[in-house]
Amino acid sequence: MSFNTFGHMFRVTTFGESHGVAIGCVVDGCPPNLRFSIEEVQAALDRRRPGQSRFTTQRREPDEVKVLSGTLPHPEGGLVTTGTPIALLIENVDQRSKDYNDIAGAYRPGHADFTYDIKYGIRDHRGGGRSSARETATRVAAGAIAAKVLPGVTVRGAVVRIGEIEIDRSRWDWNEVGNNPFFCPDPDTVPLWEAYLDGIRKAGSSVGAVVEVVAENVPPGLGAPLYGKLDGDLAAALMGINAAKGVEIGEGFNAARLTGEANADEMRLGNEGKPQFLANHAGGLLGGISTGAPIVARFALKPTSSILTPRRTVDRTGEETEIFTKGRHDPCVGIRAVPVGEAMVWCVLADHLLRHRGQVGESVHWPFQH
Ligand SMILES: C=C(O[C@@H]1CC(C(=O)O)=C[C@@H](OP(=O)(O)O)[C@H]1O)C(=O)O
Repeated sequence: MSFNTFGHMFRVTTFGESHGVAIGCVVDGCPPNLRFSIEEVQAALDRRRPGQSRFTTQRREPDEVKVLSGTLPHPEGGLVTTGTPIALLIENVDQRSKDYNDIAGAYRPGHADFTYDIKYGIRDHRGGGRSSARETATRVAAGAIAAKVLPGVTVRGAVVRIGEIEIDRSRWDWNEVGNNPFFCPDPDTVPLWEAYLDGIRKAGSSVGAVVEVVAENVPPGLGAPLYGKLDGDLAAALMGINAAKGVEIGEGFNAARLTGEANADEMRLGNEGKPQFLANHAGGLLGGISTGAPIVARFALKPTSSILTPRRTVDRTGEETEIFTKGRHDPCVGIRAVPVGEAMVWCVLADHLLRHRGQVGESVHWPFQH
């Protein structure tokens, strides 16, 4: 059995394998009368698309999206949602499955090959099947629709670490993120990553990364404690991205090193008489509920497990052997995970906004009324 749907009110079901005919998703529960354009969905997909620099896979996929259902043409242009399931389809056009013939019967160390085999007794070895990063394109398409549920909200991501090299946060500039092939917010780190990743790439190796996603202008009050906490759902969504191995919110694991004083986000009354936080160690979430401060989430991605260096492994017949992977692989799959992380955050926020609307009475109960 497998599970391919996430969300409660805003639900996304994805399908497809890296080397199958197509990948896609069905977005169900999207409210009616939201306007969007195919170009907007395509623009989101284009940020994740493979083959755009020497630092990502050289597989050539146009990732051209088709909207099959759930919309009507809007009289003033673009599309409008009808409240019925929105099916989005992306064809696979550049599969090279023979690259995987040699590893069909053995397990890439660090890859899901082994667990898919022990769970299902059968696996699509071509490009990793459904455990491939290719599946993440469908999430990006869904995220572009989810964004329409949240007007006024901004969700932006950046790579903050590649392997041993971390950015200098004092130089963080969101405008730089689109100016380099790494989604890097620190211009001075770009040449360091270039040289570092060229070395990794030429060695046929790979390296991990950390991606940070920041959501601003998120309405306070989203999240459904105790088992529908917003941070819990964000963590599950980000951890559900193929290759993700860790998630943290706000200070995250660093909170364990702080004192209560250092971690306290002190409060004052803001301009409109509403409470305002003087810091954001909490990453915009307290008790699993959004505070209105920016939501800050980070997730770590492992190094791509398909590498050219031979590794010791076992095969399906129970023999010990060695394995290396041909094919066109990302030296750092974390780079293209930025739009994917953003999309997952959009989907979770859309889901929680719709869930919050189910609450009777005032949507937020401000403690102070001036
Ligand atoms: C095609 C994409 O990424 C792929 C992710 C991937 C993997 O094993 O994760 C392996 C490579 O593909 P192939 O199976 O053809 O060797 C990447 O190109 C994509 O993200 O669109």
